[in-house]
Amino acid sequence: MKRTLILGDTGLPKRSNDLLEVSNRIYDGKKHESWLLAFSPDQENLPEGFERIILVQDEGNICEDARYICAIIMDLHSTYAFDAILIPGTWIGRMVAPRLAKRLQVGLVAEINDVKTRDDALEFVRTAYSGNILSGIAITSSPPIILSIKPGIFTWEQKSGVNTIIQNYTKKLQSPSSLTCLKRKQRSVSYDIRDSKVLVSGGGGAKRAYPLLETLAKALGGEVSVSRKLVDQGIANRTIQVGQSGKIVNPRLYIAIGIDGAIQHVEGLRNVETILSVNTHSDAPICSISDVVVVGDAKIFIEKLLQRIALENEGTIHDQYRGERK
Ligand SMILES: Cc1cc2nc3c(=O)[nH]c(=O)nc-3n(C[C@H](O)[C@H](O)[C@H](O)COP(=O)(O)OP(=O)(O)OC[C@H]3O[C@@H](n4cnc5c(N)ncnc54)[C@H](O)[C@@H]3O)c2cc1C
Repeated sequence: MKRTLILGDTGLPKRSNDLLEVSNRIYDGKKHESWLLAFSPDQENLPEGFERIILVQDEGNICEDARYICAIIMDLHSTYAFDAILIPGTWIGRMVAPRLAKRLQVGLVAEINDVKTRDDALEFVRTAYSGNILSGIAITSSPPIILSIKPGIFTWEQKSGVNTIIQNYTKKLQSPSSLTCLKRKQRSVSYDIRDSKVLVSGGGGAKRAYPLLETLAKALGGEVSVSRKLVDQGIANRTIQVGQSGKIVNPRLYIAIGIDGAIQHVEGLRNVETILSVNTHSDAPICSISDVVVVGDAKIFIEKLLQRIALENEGTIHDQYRGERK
């Protein structure tokens, strides 16, 4: 039986099972097992759908040490010989995947966003040349297949219950890392935009209005995200950047304020139900993919909308979007 190991998403553990969809596509209906390597002492909130979860007690921030994670995966692989190892394309995953491929002397297909079958061979699709083309890559090396997967692309839909075996990983490996964690700093952004149902997103044209984005997001029951422009200018934190080098998001409502709509930004929008864009230029690329376009100034738009929300019966506007996804 084919066996896949999936490295858990430490930032958003409940999204770890999205990678089950990749495993299902690789084995295309053939019988296989998917195992999860999770760094969490919280047994109550473990993701579903895995045949086995290997639980590592995260003492001393192991889940943020790529070398340690690699050493654990290598150890598990020497016992269980996985056919595929799937790594989420998070900041830590991006450090783990190439290290692992090097140690196992196999190829790595990084940041895939699709799995296809062509002439009976598997093909992994990823973007190239700053998102301008899609390239299909076939793996010819012997197993395991190692892939890192762009977060937010695949969604797993539970079909039938799976009985999960929980196994504690108790081995104390000698630390392969020369790094020591001296102090842990609290993240300045407490939410993950991949989980947001309403995003108020600011770009280069919303610089002047940036402080108002949060007020609007709160009024609509959502969170703030940004384009890379505001991150590069040091105005916003990289953790809330949408796009190719940021995060892929799938809110029900995405309000793009002063965002031009470069391909690298739009690549971060998946399954968004409604896009509303506000731009001084009606020919900005974002307008052509928007459901509603407001031509005008970012700050004036936000101020007027906030006034309108204040006048509306509380909740009328955002209840429409806050409900659970269908
Ligand atoms: C390898 C690579 C990876 C990248 N990854 C990302 C990524 O992950 N995410 C990302 O966002 N970008 C990414 N970029 C950058 C991307 O190419 C664009 O440069 C960036 O998205 C532009 O941001 P912007 O649209 O906010 O700003 P701008 O290009 O400056 O556009 C500003 C927009 O606001 C409008 N505007 C101006 N003034 C106002 C106003 N007062 N009111 C309303 N509208 C106004 C303008 O008409 C314009 O449409 C990447 C680039 C490369 C090369």
